[in-house]
Amino acid sequence: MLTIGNKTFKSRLLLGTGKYPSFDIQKEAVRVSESEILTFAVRRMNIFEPSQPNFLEQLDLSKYTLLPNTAGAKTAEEAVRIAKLAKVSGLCDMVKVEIIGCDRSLLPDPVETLRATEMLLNEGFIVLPYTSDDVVLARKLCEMGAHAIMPGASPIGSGRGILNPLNLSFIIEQSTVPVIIDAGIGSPKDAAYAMELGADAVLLNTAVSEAYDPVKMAKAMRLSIDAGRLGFEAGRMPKRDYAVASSPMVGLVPN
Ligand SMILES: CC(=O)[C@@H](O)[C@H](O)COP(=O)(O)O
Repeated sequence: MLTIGNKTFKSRLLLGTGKYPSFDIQKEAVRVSESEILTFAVRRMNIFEPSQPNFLEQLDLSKYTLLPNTAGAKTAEEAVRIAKLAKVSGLCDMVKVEIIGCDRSLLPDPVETLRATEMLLNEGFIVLPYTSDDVVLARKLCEMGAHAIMPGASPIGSGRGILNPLNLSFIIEQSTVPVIIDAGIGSPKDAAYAMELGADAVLLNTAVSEAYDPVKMAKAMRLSIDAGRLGFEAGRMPKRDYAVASSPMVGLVPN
């Protein structure tokens, strides 16, 4: 089970809700993913515009935990304002802090992320900051009381997979809260790798929404996350420099 704050989930796949070819495909992809947490950009969702189409209307909201994110914010103050908007709309008291510090790489601003996390924790939110794979920053977010940390695998929407497995494994090793690998996952192999590193969960969007068949890819991601988690729990064999015969040598008939 995955526990974030006071909530517990069976699924370790968090799904983003942007860029799907249609609401119907999105709904089916969400269903087969078996994801229980859906994230969306508050600024891109028409939550206060009843006349505008809205993906949330397509869902049985009793089945999902919504994780609003603060995409579009450039400062801690903007992120807090967006989080409060989501809260007053009654959507959720959980928030993913997403403060972009570089328009080209879409990498997060570490200083503003740290500030926003502190401010939102003081306001009583369940806070999940999206961060770079910086080991020290991740530790500081943890110590501050973030309810989960979300280091990126690679830039958002790049599909380049896990660029720095060593940093991610340091983050995972030292974290006292769930580590959710977020952004840049391109294929089921990347998702399984994240879980084999010991991540608690994976958040992804583009790999599914931009797949040729998003529904099939959503299922593939679910299966790979389950497989990666099982592999992690099972404990992999040691890597060796030299071959070792697979058949036992004991009791071998002499030549
Ligand atoms: C939807 C969301 O929150 C994204 O900002 C997230 O980081 C996913 O990134 P990918 O689209 O690269 O999976």
